[in-house]
Amino acid sequence: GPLGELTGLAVQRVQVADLVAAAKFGTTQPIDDPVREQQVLDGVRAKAVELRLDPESAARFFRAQIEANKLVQRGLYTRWTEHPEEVPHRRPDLGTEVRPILDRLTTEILAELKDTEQLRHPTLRCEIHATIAERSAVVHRLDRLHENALAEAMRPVCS
Ligand SMILES: O=C(O)C(=O)C[C@]1(C(=O)O)C=C[C@@H](O)C=C1
Repeated sequence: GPLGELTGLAVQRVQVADLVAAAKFGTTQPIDDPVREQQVLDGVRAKAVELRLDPESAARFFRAQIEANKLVQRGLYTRWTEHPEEVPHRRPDLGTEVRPILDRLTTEILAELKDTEQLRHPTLRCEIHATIAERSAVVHRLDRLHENALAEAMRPVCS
């Protein structure tokens, strides 16, 4: 449906949270990084203006993406603390490896926000398409943690 691509990108973003968690777990780098969040949101507002999207609405959507990302990170920290054998063996580098993936997704998500602008109003039509898109996201075989995070990420889609 019309929100399928946007939802697919939100799925990818909650999946990249696994890499973020793997980069930080067992280091002193905290899950919450307010400076980075501000950078992400400032970048989003600037690119939204270029795309002639409402910057505050775009920032609201990305605040939900960030909250969803942190839900996954916290869930994985709990899982890995209880089951140390599940801790990933390789620690990816946050700055050179993981954040560039998030930055690419930011660009792609903004383009999809623009492409779906006409649909994304607080209407039943939008809610129906959001529900359809979330239900077809099951092909990504998300576990409960990532499914809950996706629901959080998609909450502001029909703004
Ligand atoms: O880049 C990080 O360090 C992340 O944890 C990712 C992310 C995000 O979703 O963009 C989430 C939480 C942090 O507070 C900052 C950014």
